[in-house]
Amino acid sequence: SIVGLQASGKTSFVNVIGSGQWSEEVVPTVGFNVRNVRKGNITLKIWDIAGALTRQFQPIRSLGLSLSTGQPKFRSTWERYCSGVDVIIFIVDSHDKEKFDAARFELHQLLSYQTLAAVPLLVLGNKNDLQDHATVNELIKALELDKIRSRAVSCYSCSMKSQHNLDIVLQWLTKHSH
Ligand SMILES: Nc1nc2c(ncn2[C@@H]2O[C@H](COP(=O)(O)OP(=O)(O)OP(=O)(O)O)[C@@H](O)[C@H]2O)c(=O)[nH]1
Ligand SMILES: [Mg+2]
Repeated sequence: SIVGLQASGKTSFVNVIGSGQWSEEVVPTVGFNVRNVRKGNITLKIWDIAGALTRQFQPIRSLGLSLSTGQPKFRSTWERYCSGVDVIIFIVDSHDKEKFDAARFELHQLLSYQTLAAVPLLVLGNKNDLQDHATVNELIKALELDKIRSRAVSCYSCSMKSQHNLDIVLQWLTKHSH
């Protein structure tokens, strides 16, 4: 599952690794899209979630789920799309530093769900083709990635536009897929 704030580049990521298609004009995702991407002998089933869903909380009751799961009364939409996945990819626009606080809040909120305990996390600092983007070390600090325990965490700086580092991202995904 790929999550992250609006316009961080989630759909661009799926487009680029799926078909090598880079475009400046990507429509903001509504809800989510599922796409199967075949790479070598593995097929990645990717859930591309709308960043705009970040703050839409739905009462568990309205989802027809049990209230006795020990979950908070409200459950984030991201969490629903992340439970049961092999890996969570969190994409952040490394050029949009004003949104780092919001990104950190949403990330740690998501990781606090028991249902997602131990799911490996890949953080991508996207848009490194833009000047003054944050480095990996700056992202680790801004997103407090060093405070994350009990799960594999990796962070790469990349660009969907230039396709920089997408090879190591794919290697990471291949390694963590079942
Ligand atoms: N310069 C630059 N622009 C990028 C890059 N990746 C994505 N963009 C642009 O950022 C904008 C948002 O990209 P999307 O892929 O739609 O972002 P998203 O995270 O899917 O957004 P939502 O679906 O609204 O949550 C688009 O205009 C993209 O062209 C990148 O690596 N570099
Ligand atoms: Mg999108």
